[in-house]
Amino acid sequence: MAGMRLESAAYLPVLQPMSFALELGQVVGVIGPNGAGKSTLLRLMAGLIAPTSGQVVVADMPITRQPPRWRAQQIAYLPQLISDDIPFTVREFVEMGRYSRESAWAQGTSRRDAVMAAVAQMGLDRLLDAPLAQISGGERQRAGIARCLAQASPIFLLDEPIANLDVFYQMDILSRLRDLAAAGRLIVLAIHHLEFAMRYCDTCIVLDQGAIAASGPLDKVFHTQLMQRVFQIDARRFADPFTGDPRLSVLGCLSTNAEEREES
Ligand SMILES: Nc1ncnc2c1ncn2[C@@H]1O[C@H](COP(=O)(O)OP(=O)(O)OP(=O)(O)O)[C@@H](O)[C@H]1O
Repeated sequence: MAGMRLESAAYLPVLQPMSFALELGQVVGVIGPNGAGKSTLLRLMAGLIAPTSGQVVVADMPITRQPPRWRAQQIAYLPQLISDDIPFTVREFVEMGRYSRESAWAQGTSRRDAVMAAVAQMGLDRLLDAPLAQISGGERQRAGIARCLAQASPIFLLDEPIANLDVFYQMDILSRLRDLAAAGRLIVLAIHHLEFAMRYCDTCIVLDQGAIAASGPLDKVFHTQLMQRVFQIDARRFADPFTGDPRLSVLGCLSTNAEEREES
């Protein structure tokens, strides 16, 4: 299987037609201001919404014509928010990731092993039998990532996977996602943290008002003019004094207030 491609795929009026191909074995960041269309793009790529024109192709198949089970075998999707009124424990929720691979009633060791490994990687062992309603927002988010890990699909589409996490888990999870990419998976994540996007992604897609403003390697994306135009921030790249790696310093906002930013 050779990753995923969009062929003039649009979801009007939110997303303009866009085409790109993403190979397995990389971490791709989707960045852009609030309302730019990041979540909509991920939902389109996951086959949760159908394009109004064009198509999303995985393994040479247009995904909206495939059954949900096939899509789940190809793609693990993490939504932006996991509701706190889902009446399941962490274990039951993570087990759902296995349903595309085995019957919901199967009780084999492969399911138990996959669930336990995923839960351990997310540091949730002690919360295994806790109801999702009684754990914190960050713990629930880690449970959602554990479910994706248990699902073991070659493509992960993650909508702001680090949004509610403390800095340890932000870096821990981004490192694990890098390891998954190194092992041959395609990881696509929406992310607001530009510094971490630059640090952990191989390439980025920059969305602005439902269209791709830039995409490709990090030096093509994280440059001062694009940051000004898309985010209305004054951002400069610099070499980390400790490691020498490229970093981003956000010096300030260009718009004096949010209303001005909305109008521009
Ligand atoms: N179901 C929908 N119908 C119509 N418009 C929608 C729908 N869902 C989202 N939108 C609009 O589409 C635009 C993009 O929304 P989306 O949630 O994809 O943005 P985003 O980049 O993920 O934003 P954020 O960073 O705030 O999460 C927004 O203007 C939003 O109001």
